[in-house]
Amino acid sequence: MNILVMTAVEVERDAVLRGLHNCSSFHVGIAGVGAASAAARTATLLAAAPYDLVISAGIAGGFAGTAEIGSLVMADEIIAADLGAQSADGFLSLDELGFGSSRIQVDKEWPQRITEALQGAGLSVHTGPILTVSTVTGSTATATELTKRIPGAAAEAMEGYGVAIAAQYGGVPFLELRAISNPVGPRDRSAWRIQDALQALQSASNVLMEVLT
Ligand SMILES: O=C(O)c1cccc(C(=O)CC[C@H]2O[C@@H](n3cnc4c(=O)[nH]cnc43)[C@H](O)[C@@H]2O)c1
Repeated sequence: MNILVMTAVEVERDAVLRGLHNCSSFHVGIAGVGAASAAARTATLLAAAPYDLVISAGIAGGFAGTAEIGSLVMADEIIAADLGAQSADGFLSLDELGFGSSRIQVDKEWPQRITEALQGAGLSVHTGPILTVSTVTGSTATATELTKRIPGAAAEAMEGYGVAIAAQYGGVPFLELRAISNPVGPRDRSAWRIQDALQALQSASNVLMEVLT
């Protein structure tokens, strides 16, 4: 099995590579920050070599009470949460505008198997929707608006929807797995626990290697 893992930045890629122990079944690519760069770079790599599975992986913000710092979130749905239009009656998604869908369902089989293996390895993992945003949420009001609009939202990051769109167009199954570095809410950069999240990402990558090879 050939697996493409896309991380936004180098520190995430290095954490994934440490967990994978140079396993030759995996290629780890840099997506860049944001869905547009992630889609373009994922599509480029998919055009250059055949892959059986694409994984968007990295750190993320976790929604309070659902995904705590240092825990993992496996997406059952990837949602472009700010792709749409504002209106007097609130946010309108692509679906409501009639321009396709902001939501991409993830195939059930792999997430379930990987989640069970992560739990078996003693890691804390939650399954739920992972939001893709263009702007990191920085207030309680926006966090509350997102959880009202998207019940069950577990985490937010900036690349998953782009990676998933590229994989979908390429006909390749995809997953999103995130390690939580900070709470979604009022901006407090000093509260980000990036090292804890990178350690969780490394441990999770080791489990990915065991499950997928
Ligand atoms: O501190 C900042 O001003 C800032 C602005 C934009 C991005 C960052 C990052 O460090 C994000 C890098 C990377 O991490 C993911 N991430 C992590 N936490 C969150 C979050 O709460 N909301 C959205 N994305 C998050 C994201 O996928 C980025 O690629 C810092």
